[in-house]
Amino acid sequence: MTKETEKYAQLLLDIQAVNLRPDQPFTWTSGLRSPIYCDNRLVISHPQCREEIETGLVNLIKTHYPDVEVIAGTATAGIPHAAIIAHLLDLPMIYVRSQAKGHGKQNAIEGQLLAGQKVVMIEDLISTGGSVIEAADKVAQAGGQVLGCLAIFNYCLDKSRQAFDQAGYDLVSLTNYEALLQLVKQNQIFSPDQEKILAQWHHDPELWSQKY
Ligand SMILES: O=P(O)(O)OC[C@H]1O[C@H](OP(=O)(O)OP(=O)(O)O)[C@H](O)[C@@H]1O
Ligand SMILES: O=C(O)c1cc(=O)[nH]c(=O)[nH]1
Repeated sequence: MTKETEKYAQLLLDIQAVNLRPDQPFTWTSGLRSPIYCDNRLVISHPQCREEIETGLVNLIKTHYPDVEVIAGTATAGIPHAAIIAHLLDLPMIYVRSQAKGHGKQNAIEGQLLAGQKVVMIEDLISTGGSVIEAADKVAQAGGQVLGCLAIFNYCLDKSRQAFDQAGYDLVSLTNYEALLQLVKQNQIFSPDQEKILAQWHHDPELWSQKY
């Protein structure tokens, strides 16, 4: 855990984005069942937290992807962050739908993407990585050059590591599960039993999921 990852994990705790419900697990978009759910959609409702997060994301882009030409939001939760970042960097923005529209222009990508443009994907959170990888694939198929993916929070599951390795996309995040867990322990936010459940879950989320 670094000072930076700790700072952003604390911000998510401060706005109560982190929910723990071991007795009534959450169902994730991947279908996995989980005792934890981090609702980063709340960030947009808290101006001070929002400003710190968007500034952090902009700084990561300047460090890791200085050549970026287009900021791409992943629908839906990545879109507001992509919009703010694109505005702060004075860059074009696009967003990628999880499914192409069934009417109108039937677009999967909204906004203008020119062939060869260098794109950074913005996602609010990485669980399995499936959503942002699928969106990045759509951008690549449309002729964009994906420099990498940027997220606020990453659970750092083996499954997502393997998925990013296989897809060949770079991934950078502001904060992650390790930093969050460290703060939770330090501040005794959850009970020892709850911490144990989290440890079991993170060790093998698929096995944990099958049991519930
Ligand atoms: O890494 P993954 O396994 O793909 O999971 C993470 C994705 O799940 C959530 O989106 P959700 O599907 O709930 O839709 P939303 O963005 O429209 O809220 C989240 O915002 C990420 O996009
Ligand atoms: O995988 C998901 O669907 C997911 C997990 C999580 O913690 N937060 C979220 O918004 N989505």
